[in-house]
Amino acid sequence: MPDKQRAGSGASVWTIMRPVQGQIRFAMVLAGLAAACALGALSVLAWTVHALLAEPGQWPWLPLGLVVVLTVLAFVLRLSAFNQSHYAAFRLETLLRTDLARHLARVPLGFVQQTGSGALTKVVMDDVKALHVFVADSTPLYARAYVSPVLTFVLLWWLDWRLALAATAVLAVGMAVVSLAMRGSGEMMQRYHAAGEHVSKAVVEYVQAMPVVRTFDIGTTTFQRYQRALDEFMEVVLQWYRMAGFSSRLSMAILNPLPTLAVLVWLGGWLISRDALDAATWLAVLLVGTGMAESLLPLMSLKHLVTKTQMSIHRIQEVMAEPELPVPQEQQARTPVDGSVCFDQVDFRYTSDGPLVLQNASFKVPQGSVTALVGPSGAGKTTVARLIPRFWDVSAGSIKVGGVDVREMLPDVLMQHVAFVFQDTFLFADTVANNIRLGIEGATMNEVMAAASAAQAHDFIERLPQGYDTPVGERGVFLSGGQRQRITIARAILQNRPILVLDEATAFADPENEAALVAALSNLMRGKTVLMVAHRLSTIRGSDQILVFDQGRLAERGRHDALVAQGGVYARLWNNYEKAQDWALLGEQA
Ligand SMILES: Nc1ncnc2c1ncn2[C@@H]1O[C@H](COP(=O)(O)OP(=O)(O)OP(=O)(O)O)[C@@H](O)[C@H]1O
Repeated sequence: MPDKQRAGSGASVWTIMRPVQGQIRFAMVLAGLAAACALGALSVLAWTVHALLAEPGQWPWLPLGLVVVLTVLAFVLRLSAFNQSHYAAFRLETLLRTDLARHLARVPLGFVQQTGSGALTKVVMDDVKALHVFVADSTPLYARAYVSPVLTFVLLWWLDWRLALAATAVLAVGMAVVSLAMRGSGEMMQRYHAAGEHVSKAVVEYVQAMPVVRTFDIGTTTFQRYQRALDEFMEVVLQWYRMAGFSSRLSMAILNPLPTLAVLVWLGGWLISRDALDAATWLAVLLVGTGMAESLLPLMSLKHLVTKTQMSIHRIQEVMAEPELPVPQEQQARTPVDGSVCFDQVDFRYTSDGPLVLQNASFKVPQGSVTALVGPSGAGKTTVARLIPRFWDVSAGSIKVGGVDVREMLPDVLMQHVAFVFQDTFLFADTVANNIRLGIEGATMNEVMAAASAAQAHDFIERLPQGYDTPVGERGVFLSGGQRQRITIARAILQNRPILVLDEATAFADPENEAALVAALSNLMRGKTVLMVAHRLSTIRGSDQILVFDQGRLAERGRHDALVAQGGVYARLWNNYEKAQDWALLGEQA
């Protein structure tokens, strides 16, 4: 955690709770009152004993009744405090999750993609949960840990200032020793949590990469990384345990009632022997004063909890601090006038200090035409495709859809005009039909089926156990890559948006699937403005325009034949492609 964060962290715990501050304060007041009542019960108990001693045959009904009332009140107040803090925690949890979800819907999609779903899920689920636990359980304890010792001290002072000072002195020495023993524990806690995170990341990587791991490196490299993270964690845990164990045993030894009791007994006895104290006051001091040490103990465990919660808050705030994509005012927003796409002197870098990934890219895709983006790996093709839906905003220049800068239209208007079919298809844990009609809730079953037929998906969907009502995704049926792709194509066909951005699928091993996919794509592309990132050059020979990217620059543009004749980058790519086809053929003949 950066120093800046650590310095301001005390404040940040309370800042993030601002929406439920009132309720938390109320819970803390109730907890403080509960502590006061508990203390009051002890004082009245002393009074009761005193009255009993003064008149042994008489039951002091009034003080006895008061003890019962105060004890019950303390109990009820403490319960209500926890009730309130739990309500506040649930409200805060819901508010934070809603805010995070809303914010994630407005930050650049690129941030979501780059951060990764695992890390974002952890923030939205685990870190918000950690905050819930803190608010629910710790805020009332906080109030008690501060109110009890202070009130006890005031009461003791009122009873006898000498004994009050003696009890406080014992505690002050105890606290000083404990603080000395706990020096550096904050840093140790941070190391402990950092090592814990390291292990969870290594586990996620190990599990997620299992198919690759088992095929390529027999698991050794990734496993070693996992093992190293575990060893490091173990080392930190042992160190932390030794340190925390020692300091917690020490605080229990010192902050327990016995040392205070011993001092109060000795000093009280001595004062009584000199007639400087009466027995009833001494008794009251003994009853009240011994609890003072114990009431400080929660402060120690709360310190650990605060450190842990601060780390969660830091991660939540990091996500919330990601700037949202600027969106125009509704009155000033504009609407595309046709289905064209235009890049005007676009520069783009992923990070403010990173290299230019696109430089001065200018091109126009007229309505209803097909444009293919080709170029060597890393040339910037996918980046061009992802800038259109504003995964990120350009660093310089502009991108126009239908003659309007994408930054000047409302996000849903942009979405209504552009459909995307990317390689990493995502299906929701819902039925096949609902996956197809995603975003168009009103679509009838006939429309869904027509879209599926055009996407060459109808036949295999019909063969699924419950046809269109078969659940897919998590705990649903397993679909092949080609089948999943065709479902997303059916979705795009149903959406019927004028502009289509395609990241062409890399070869699917099964030729039958590939033929179906090509047919599905050509149905999807009919009549649309198409921008297609092409990996297999065979599919783009008929394109109206081929844009050849090389190292972030638009190196060549034109139709297939002209580009081949030109003898430049495209001609080289084409030659290589043809050679590869020949090798494949030779391989098949052998
Ligand atoms: N999220 C990212 N953050 C930083 N740099 C990135 C990111 N994505 C891509 N790049 C870089 O931008 C450059 C262009 O990448 P891009 O994916 O657009 O190339 P491409 O032409 O689509 O490549 P391929 O054909 O291999 O998919 C590359 O140098 C790549 O390393």
